[in-house]
Amino acid sequence: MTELFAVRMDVALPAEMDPAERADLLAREKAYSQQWQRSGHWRSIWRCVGEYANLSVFEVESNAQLHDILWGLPLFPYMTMTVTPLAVHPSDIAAR
Ligand SMILES: O=C(O)C[C@H]1C=CC(=O)O1
Repeated sequence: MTELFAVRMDVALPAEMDPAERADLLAREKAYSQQWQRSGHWRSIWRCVGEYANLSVFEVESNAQLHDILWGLPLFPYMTMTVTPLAVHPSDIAAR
């Protein structure tokens, strides 16, 4: 049994961050995110237009697994997260 969550991640990197450190951080973030996307647990990621933020959907075994995935993000110290548990909508024609 798995559960779905929508997670909005707002990123705020310090303006004074060293460019090389920033590039390394973003490269590690991308690799980590893509690893979880390949696993099937990070089902989708969308850029929020005009914002340094994304809206992602996760399919996980437990709250604890989602917490561990989010906590492990290299950008975690620079992000504010909003987590919304999802349930099947009664009007969804593709209800799973
Ligand atoms: O750019 C972002 O939205 C932040 C972050 C989340 C995953 C990733 O690859 O980058």
